Amino acid sequence: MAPEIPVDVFSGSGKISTLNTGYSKRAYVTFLAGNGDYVKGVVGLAKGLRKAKSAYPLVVAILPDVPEEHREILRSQGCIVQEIEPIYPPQNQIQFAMAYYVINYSKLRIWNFEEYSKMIYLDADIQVFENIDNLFDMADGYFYAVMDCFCEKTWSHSPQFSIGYCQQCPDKVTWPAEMGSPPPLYFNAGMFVFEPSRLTYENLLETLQITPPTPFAEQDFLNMFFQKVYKPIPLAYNLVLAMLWRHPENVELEKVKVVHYCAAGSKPWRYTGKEVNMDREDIKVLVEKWWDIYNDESLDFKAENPAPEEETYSTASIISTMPEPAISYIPAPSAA
Ligand SMILES: O=c1ccn([C@@H]2O[C@H](COP(=O)(O)OP(=O)(O)O)[C@@H](O)[C@H]2O)c(=O)[nH]1
Ligand SMILES: OC[C@H]1O[C@H](O[C@@H]2[C@@H](O)[C@H](O)[C@@H](O)[C@H](O)[C@@H]2O)[C@H](O)[C@@H](O)[C@H]1O
Ligand SMILES: [Mn+2]
Repeated sequence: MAPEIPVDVFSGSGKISTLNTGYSKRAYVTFLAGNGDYVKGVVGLAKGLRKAKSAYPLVVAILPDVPEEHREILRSQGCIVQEIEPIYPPQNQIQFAMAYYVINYSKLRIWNFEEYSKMIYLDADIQVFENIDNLFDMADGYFYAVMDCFCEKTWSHSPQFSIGYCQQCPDKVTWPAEMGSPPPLYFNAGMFVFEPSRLTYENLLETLQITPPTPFAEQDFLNMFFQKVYKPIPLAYNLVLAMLWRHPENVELEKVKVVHYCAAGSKPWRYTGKEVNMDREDIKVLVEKWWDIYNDESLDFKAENPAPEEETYSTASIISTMPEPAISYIPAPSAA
């Protein structure tokens, strides 16, 4: 009796598709807005994840203003391009730490990517130099991210900055009792592990509409929203570059897996070395490491390498090469 081959394992491409093991779907996700050069950041990230042999795809949540040419570049690098609608904060007079932060509220759309059970969000100015797939296995029900630093000028609006307090060194300047309790642990929103959920998504959007915007825009908002379920993860998973000169005692550069090029002047694709701290040797090395990946053509996406002839299956061909069975091959009746 000829071996019955469940015909449904053959995908349209004629290849045997990976059996859906039924594990819940996971993916990395980043955010892209505008027609500028952040698309280079996304290409670099896609290639970095490939080099780190990540088992999961990269979804790119794009605003409608991302041009078709950029969308094509991302698809050609194996990204899953998903257009989202912008989200704006309620009417406000706030002075965002950076004027363009207003577009970052649109990141909140990723909670609506319900086809995924767990995702890791990464800014486009982040590079993954070592595999971090293990983060997907952390317990559900929490929001995981790396603690931020309050020492850069971008924080000059904050009480922390005014008294020289930073959660990275809470004993250096203790929080004065007259200012109430110290601020809760605060994460950098350039990288986080989260679970998409319609309920959370709707809750986020409803809450946003009644929350006065603040200088760090969606980062502040996410810190407020997930305060009770936030769990800090090691700095190795999101090195905010300012840590190198603000808290070098907290950084073990050789253990860093993920680098976040968020310091002023550190975006690799715009790097000139002229801004403050940008002439540091460690910054130059990290920018060069980003370019090594970006320029490495061996890391470009290739549609599944065609298997050698004998391994390329199609329903018709496999039957034609099978020895004449004692009885004729009758495909199993469809279960449908
Ligand atoms: O013109 C822009 C500005 C920002 N971003 C996206 O928004 C994220 C947050 O902005 P940015 O990383 O510049 O903020 P930072 O981490 O430097 O404060 C970026 O990483 C991109 O994913 C974008 O796509 N286009
Ligand atoms: O929209 C607000 C942004 O706020 C954060 O960036 C800041 C923050 O990390 C500060 O602490 C640093 O001082 C600063 O350099 C850096 O740009 C996130 O990285 C980014 O994804 C986004 O949420
Ligand atoms: Mn960033």
